[in-house]
Amino acid sequence: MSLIELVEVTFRATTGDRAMVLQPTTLEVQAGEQVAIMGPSGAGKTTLASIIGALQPASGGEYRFDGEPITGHAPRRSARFRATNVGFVFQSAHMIDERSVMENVALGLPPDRPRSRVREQVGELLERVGLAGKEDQPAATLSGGERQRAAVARALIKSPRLLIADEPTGSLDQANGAAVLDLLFGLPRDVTLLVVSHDPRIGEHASRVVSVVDGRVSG
Ligand SMILES: Nc1ncnc2c1ncn2[C@@H]1O[C@H](COP(=O)(O)OP(=O)(O)OP(=O)(O)O)[C@@H](O)[C@H]1O
Repeated sequence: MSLIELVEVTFRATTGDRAMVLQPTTLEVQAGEQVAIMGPSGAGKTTLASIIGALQPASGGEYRFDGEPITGHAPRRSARFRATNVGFVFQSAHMIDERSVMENVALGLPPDRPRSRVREQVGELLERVGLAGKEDQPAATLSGGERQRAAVARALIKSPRLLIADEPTGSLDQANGAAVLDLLFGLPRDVTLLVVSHDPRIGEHASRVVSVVDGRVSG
């Protein structure tokens, strides 16, 4: 069974002319795939990713995650779905500057998860993202590349089944961007990966490229 299954999913603009932002989209993603979502600016990449991440509901069609229907969930149910299953990384790391790196990473844990091993878990994740020993530093002291790697750790702490990264290298220079891509695409395959980008380097890492052009999804 596919982890992600979209059947004729659409998205209409919620303002103005209610134009079709996402044309009917049928897409399956298997667990463990590492998918790059590529296409020009304004094509609908973020819209597609945000429907898959249940950040916003589709206007039509059906979305199933691991066989469970996601379409039509009330906002609180979508929030629970996200908290349990989906880690997010955005263009900006969204760290709370005055809090420690450890506190920032621990914020990724859903409220109902046990906190007994948090320090140990954060330590392990920081090591994995190349930030070992930085637990107690304020996030403000991290460089741009380090902040984004801490954001990856924060997204991973709940052991999500799906990690969605939307333009994760968009604010980084070449070297730091390459390091973040290596980190994401080097993750164990128990995390299914969707990375939105118009950075052509990303196609070299991904196991599959999905293209979005003018709201039409292919691949
Ligand atoms: N809720 C909405 N209401 C109106 N228009 C919307 C809505 N959501 C997205 N759009 C429009 O749909 C188009 C696609 O947006 P989207 O953010 O998905 O593109 P993108 O491919 O991620 O672009 P970029 O690479 O520039 O981030 C844009 O023109 C955007 O303004």
